[in-house]
Amino acid sequence: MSHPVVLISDPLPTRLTAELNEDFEIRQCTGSNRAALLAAVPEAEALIIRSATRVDQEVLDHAPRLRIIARAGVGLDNVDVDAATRAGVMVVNAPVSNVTSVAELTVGLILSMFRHLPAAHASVRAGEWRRADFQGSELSGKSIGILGFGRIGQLVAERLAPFEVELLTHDPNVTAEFAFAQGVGWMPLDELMSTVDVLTVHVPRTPATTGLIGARELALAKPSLRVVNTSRGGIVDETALASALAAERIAGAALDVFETEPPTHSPLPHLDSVVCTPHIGAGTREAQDRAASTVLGAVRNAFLGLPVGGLVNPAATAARAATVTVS
Ligand SMILES: NC(=O)C1=CN([C@@H]2O[C@H](COP(=O)(O)OP(=O)(O)OC[C@H]3O[C@@H](n4cnc5c(N)ncnc54)[C@H](O)[C@@H]3O)[C@@H](O)[C@H]2O)C=CC1
Ligand SMILES: O=C(O)CCC(=O)C(=O)O
Repeated sequence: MSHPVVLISDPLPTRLTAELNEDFEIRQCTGSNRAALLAAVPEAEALIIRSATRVDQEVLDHAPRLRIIARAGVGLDNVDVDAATRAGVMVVNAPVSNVTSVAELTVGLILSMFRHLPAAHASVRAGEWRRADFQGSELSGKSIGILGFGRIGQLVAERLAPFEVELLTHDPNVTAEFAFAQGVGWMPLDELMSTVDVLTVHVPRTPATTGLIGARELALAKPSLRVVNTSRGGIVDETALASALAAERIAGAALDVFETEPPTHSPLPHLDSVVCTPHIGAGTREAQDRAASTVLGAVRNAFLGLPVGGLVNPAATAARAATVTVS
């Protein structure tokens, strides 16, 4: 009897995916290569992705056998969940798998900006010893604004608290009382923008959050503002950010994510006041192992008819998933 085909379209630890070999036929493709994805997906009954694979109506139209899309990570902005639900395809993610890693990277990026670590490192490597050129600022005493007080935003707050900073947040779905209980003040967005020295962004990318930080919001900022984005490109408008930085209307930015990845045509990586990383927020062994284990478990359970963890569209299950089994 043939095994269900599981298509893996982004890198996952092979020592973990191998655990499915007995009951499933594992196939790989490169999800960022659209033609390769569309060629491989028709036979797939499960599709495991990370952020580089876009799953939209076209992919679903090519995937008549598909029963589950498993996102080995948090963000679902690359999956058309409504279209999947209409097609009866379950969507799962791994919502806690990498949040610690992202929070740790965020703290690292903030310190990197305040102490010019990438430039100082490059300078020593180049044989220089320019101590006076790398005078930085202390984080102690600064105001930190956390845009989005969900899992990652709260972990960032916990990790920054020992630096003796003032912690503030804006999140329409969080009450001032909830934030206050964690030592964090709540403010409307405009007030936050005009108050903080660091704005760190931790919201999902949706139509409502795309361009949330644009020219108008940046115009409210103090000259000391440094913007950190480890959530998704496009939430901070890149054109507005580049123009505020180039005009020295704000002090700096640290970016793990970009509107287009890689950011080949963006001016931002070339500005001295910008620190960049290539979307590595979840790039730790621990986070990758957790994400893979979570979604592989979900795929196995889906085919065994067991409860599926991380399910984001329960309405899909009635249509197809209940009918499938592994041998
Ligand atoms: N750089 C990387 O490798 C990674 C990036 N991420 C990104 O981080 C994002 C956040 O992750 P989590 O904290 O786990 O999500 P979460 O769902 O726990 O928290 C998101 C928070 O944003 C808030 N929010 C929504 N709209 C808002 C608005 N207009 N203004 C202010 N707050 C708003 C929500 O109320 C929620 O509290 C993910 O959606 C993903 O895009 C996640 C993991 C890895
Ligand atoms: O999945 C990835 O490749 C990066 C992680 C991420 O951005 C997420 O989990 O939202």
